Amino acid sequence: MKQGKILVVDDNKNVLSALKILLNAHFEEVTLLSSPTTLLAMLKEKNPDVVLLDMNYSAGINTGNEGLFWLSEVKRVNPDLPIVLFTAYADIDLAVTALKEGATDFVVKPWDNAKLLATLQSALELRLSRKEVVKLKEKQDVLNSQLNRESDIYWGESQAMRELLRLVEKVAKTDANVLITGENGTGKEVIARRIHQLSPRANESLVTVDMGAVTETLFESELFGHVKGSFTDAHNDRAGKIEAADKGTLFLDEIGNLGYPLQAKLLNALQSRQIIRVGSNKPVAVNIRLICATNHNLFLDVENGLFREDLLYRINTIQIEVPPLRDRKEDIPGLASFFLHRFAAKYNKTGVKLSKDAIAKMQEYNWPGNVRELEHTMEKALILSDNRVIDSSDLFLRPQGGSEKGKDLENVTLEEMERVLIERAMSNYGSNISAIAKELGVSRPTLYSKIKKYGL
Ligand SMILES: Nc1ncnc2c1ncn2[C@@H]1O[C@H](COP(=O)(O)OP(=O)(O)OP(=O)(O)O)[C@@H](O)[C@H]1O
Repeated sequence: MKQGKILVVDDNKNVLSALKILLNAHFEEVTLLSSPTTLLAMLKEKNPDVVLLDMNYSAGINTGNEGLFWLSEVKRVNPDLPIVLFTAYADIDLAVTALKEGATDFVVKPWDNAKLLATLQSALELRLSRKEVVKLKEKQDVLNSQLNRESDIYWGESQAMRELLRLVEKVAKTDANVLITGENGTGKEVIARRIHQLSPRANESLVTVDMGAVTETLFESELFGHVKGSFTDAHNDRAGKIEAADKGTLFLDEIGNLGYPLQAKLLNALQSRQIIRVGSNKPVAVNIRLICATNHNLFLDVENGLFREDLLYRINTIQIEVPPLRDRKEDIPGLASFFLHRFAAKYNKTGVKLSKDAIAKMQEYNWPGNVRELEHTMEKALILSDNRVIDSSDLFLRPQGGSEKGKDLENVTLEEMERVLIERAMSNYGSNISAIAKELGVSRPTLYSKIKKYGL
């Protein structure tokens, strides 16, 4: 399939008609313009992917200044649009000036068809990859603006969280690599977003990659991007997440899940500060700030040969350990009422309060799912309670005798285990039945019948 829109600007009618035949055979759309005076209007109308621009338009003048002028005009209105210059003779100084001014490449007349096509094709590839980066950035920015609001965080009263906030504020100002560790649901991602928000890169993208969700085969393409045809499904050029994070922050969540062979590839990119798209041989320089998170003890993983020591030292310039909720019980009442207010607004149930007994029970509970579990507990209690005061019986906290987490498996029936697994998934995903079913590897109807069976 032909792709790419080319706009040709040249005052020589013979050149235009020759190019019309040649380029039409290779590109999706070709527009010809015999004078640059309407060039800017034409950019708006046709939205081309590449402009092929002649350097001289006035008879007898071949300084190339007109071409340079129109080059700067196009750059002014569309800085990302690749422009290939067409010069009547090989004037190296002029070509160098044009490249400095932002031209992508130049072709000398009389031209060689194959060379001209190759030059336009690589300018088109550049355009498509820039578009891809912009698209990825836009997507991330929407996500960031939804998730980045200061009011989405409750820092807490505990000494541990106050110290953590101070550390976050200090670290955010620097470009240091940060490793955030802690159990599931403690708020590692929330903290990564806050660091980005407080950093000098806040106006650039925060790009998140969940390493737990990236399969080994997709890893390289997801992170480094690929060029068209580099593997069966590579139908187009695609920028990777590292490129999309250029000038911004790259957040690698669940870094401990990254397979050993892939760790070397990541390390290499971090050390050289450049990436090479799969199937390409052109390195692309990237400027990123790296934040990683994990619930693993990576030092232990290093000892057991599961994680590369050199990668660990590259990513953990600063380590932030987020304590589990059971170790900062003073934060529980504040967090609970923070979530209660949030959900009260969402479900139109303002004025609902927590009883003293409910708060006491929450402080006794050990919160294996940490803040995420507390958040879902509040949501569920608010939805299910018909009263203005939420009591301890409305919380449906899991029984803790020996705690399901560490319960001796030999004394547990299959049904008990099933119930615990469903409950655990429910505390992670709240009322999102599809996500719970996916996590447990069962269909939605099966899950519904089990929820009914266990009265969950
Ligand atoms: N300090 C906090 N203030 C408000 N909400 C919080 C806070 N900490 C965590 N949460 C909420 O708890 C949930 C889990 O947080 P987050 O995803 O950041 O945890 P995590 O440690 O990255 O979890 P995982 O390891 O499972 O990916 C999210 O919905 C988040 O909004």
